[in-house]
Amino acid sequence: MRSPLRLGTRGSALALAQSRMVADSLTASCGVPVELVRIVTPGDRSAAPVTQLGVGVFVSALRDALLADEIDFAVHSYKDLPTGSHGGLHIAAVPQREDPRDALVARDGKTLAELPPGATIGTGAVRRIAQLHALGLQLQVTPIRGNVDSRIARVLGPEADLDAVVLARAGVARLGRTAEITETLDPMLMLPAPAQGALAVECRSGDADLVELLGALDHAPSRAAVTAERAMLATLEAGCSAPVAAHAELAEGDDGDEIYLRGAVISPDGARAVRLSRTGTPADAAEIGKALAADLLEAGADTLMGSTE
Ligand SMILES: NCc1[nH]cc(CCC(=O)O)c1CC(=O)O
Repeated sequence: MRSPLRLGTRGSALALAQSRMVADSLTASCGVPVELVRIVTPGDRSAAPVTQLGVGVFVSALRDALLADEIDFAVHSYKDLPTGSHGGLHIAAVPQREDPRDALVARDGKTLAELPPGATIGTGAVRRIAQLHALGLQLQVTPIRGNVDSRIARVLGPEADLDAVVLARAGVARLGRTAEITETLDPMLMLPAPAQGALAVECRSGDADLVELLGALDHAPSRAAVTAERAMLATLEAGCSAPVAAHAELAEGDDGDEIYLRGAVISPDGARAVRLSRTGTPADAAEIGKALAADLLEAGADTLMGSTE
């Protein structure tokens, strides 16, 4: 039996929960012992807003540790990964995805429709802010940041200062707090971020034994869905900087599995949006994503950035 595999993880409650889940399923399926190695990232040390630190701050410290052979593998929230591939590293598994939808945590058990005009609603992502504005509910949308627990505390904690927050259902679920969700938002109202709810299990591409071992955790339908959503995002990034949302569903068709990909680009003020969809086979997931991005650009997605009030 090989010595314990070193799984690098951030110290946040969500990162630890995700890393432990993957470690446990690896031990259960392959009998391999795994030890968690805590990696402190510049993002954890800094008080600056994530937007000022740039994309992927939480990811790069883990990747540096992988390339320096300080750890053997890492578990990322897939939606936090930059779209470009990373030299020397390989995503060996996409485990079965959690519910990708966004969730509302509101005071007094309220749903979105039950919040009164003027109610304060907090969320971090420009994608969610834009879609909340697009609903025209006359809510006061407040940008917030921080980890999942501190965002829920803004509504339910002793010093609560907001009526509601919107966050990824998957993060709340992994922290065992689904009971506090007052509504899971329909993707027709709030289309999720590409790859939301999915994990990426990453190791060095040269570590062939480990690539194979970790491959046991891969869930093909989840990988296909994420591949379609991320291909759409990657293609759009070249042509458009407005908020992007995507959601792929797999269904059994007459001729085998079918993928149904929905995509949206929304102006930051929510005043304008382009929403389109495409279908195809899971084997063509990347092509479906690229084609949908081209459709969205064709329909004017690249012009949506300028329309703030
Ligand atoms: N941006 C932070 C982040 N990265 C992954 C998740 C949740 C878990 C997931 O989407 O897999 C969250 C929190 C949130 O968006 O509410």
